[in-house]
Amino acid sequence: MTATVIDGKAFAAGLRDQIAAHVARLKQDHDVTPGLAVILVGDDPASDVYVSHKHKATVAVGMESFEYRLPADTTEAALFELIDKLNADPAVHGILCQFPVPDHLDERRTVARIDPGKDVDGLSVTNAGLLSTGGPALVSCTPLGCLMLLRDQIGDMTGKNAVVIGRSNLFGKPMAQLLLQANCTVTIAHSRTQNIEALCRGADILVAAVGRAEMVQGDWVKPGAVVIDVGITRVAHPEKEGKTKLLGDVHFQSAADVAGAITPVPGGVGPMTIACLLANTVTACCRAHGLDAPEGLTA
Ligand SMILES: Nc1nc2c(c(=O)[nH]1)N[C@@H](CN(C=O)c1ccc(C(=O)N[C@@H](CCC(=O)O)C(=O)O)cc1)CN2
Repeated sequence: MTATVIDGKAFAAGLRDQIAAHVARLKQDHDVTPGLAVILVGDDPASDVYVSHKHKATVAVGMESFEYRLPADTTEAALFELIDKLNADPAVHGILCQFPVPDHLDERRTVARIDPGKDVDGLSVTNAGLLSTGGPALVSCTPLGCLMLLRDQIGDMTGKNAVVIGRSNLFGKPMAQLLLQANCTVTIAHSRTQNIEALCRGADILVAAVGRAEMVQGDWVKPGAVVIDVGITRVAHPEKEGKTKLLGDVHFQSAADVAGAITPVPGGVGPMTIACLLANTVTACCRAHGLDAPEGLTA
C-alpha cells in the first residue's frame, strides 16, 4: 500500500472540539444554545443507531437535542404538524428527518416542509439553489465533510480533475457543486455513463457514492489520486460466522496501492456526516441570530 489513509474519525473528533468551543462562545457571549431536532419515523435498525449517535454527539458539544421517534404508520399530516411546530420553535435551529422514511411518506415533500433556514441536511430546493448559485446555503452533511477532508489533504484544488460517481440529491449533486466552487473540473458519472473506468483513470480526485460494494477497482485509479469512498454496504463477515462487516464502493486494497490518499470504510467519510450536522446546526443558529457563521464550519 502506498496511499495515505485519511483518518476521518480523528478529523471529525477535531471538528467536534471546534464546534464545542463555538457553542460555548455562543452561550457566553449571546446567551444562545444551538438546538437540533431529529425526527425518526419507523424502526429501521440502521437509522435507529444513527439517530442515537446524533443525539449523543449533539449533547456532547453542549447543544440542545430534541429527538422525535414516531411510529412507522405516522401520517404525513402528523409528521407535517410536528415539522410546523419545530419550524416555529425559537429553541430549534436545525431540523432533520432521518432517511429512509417509510414508503407511504415522500422524502421530497417532507424536506420541503422544513424551514430552509433550519434545513441542516441542506436538501431543500432553497439550499440546493443557494449552493449552485454561490449563496449562503446549508450544505448536505456528507459532501461538506468530504470537502473538508479534501481541503485538508490537498489544499488548493484549482484545476484538478474531479469525478463524482453518483448523482443523488443527498450526495452526488451537492458534492459536484462544492468541487466546482473549489475550481475543479467536475464530471458526474452514474449508472449510464459509458467507459466509466477510463473516465475515473483521468481523475485527480475520485469520489465514489454509488452504493455498490467495491465497484471501483485499483485499475480505475490514477496514480497519486485522492480517493474518497462514500459507500457503506453491510455484508456477512467472510471469516466470522454470524458477524457482519462494512464495505465501501472502492476496493480498498487495490486502490490503496495506486492512490496518493484514500478514505477507509469504516472510519473515513462516515464520522464526518454527524460532525458536519453539528456544524450546520451552529451555522443555522448563528444566521438565525444575525451572526456570521464561524469560519471552518461552512463550505
Ligand atoms: N436525513 C438524513 N438521512 C440520512 C443521512 C443524512 O445525511 N441525512 N445519511 C445516512 C446515514 N447517516 C446519517 O444520517 C450516517 C451514515 C454513516 C455514519 C457513520 O459514521 N458510518 C461509520 C460506520 C458506522 C457503522 O458501523 O455502521 C463509518 O463509515 O465509519 C454516520 C451517519 C442515511 N440517512
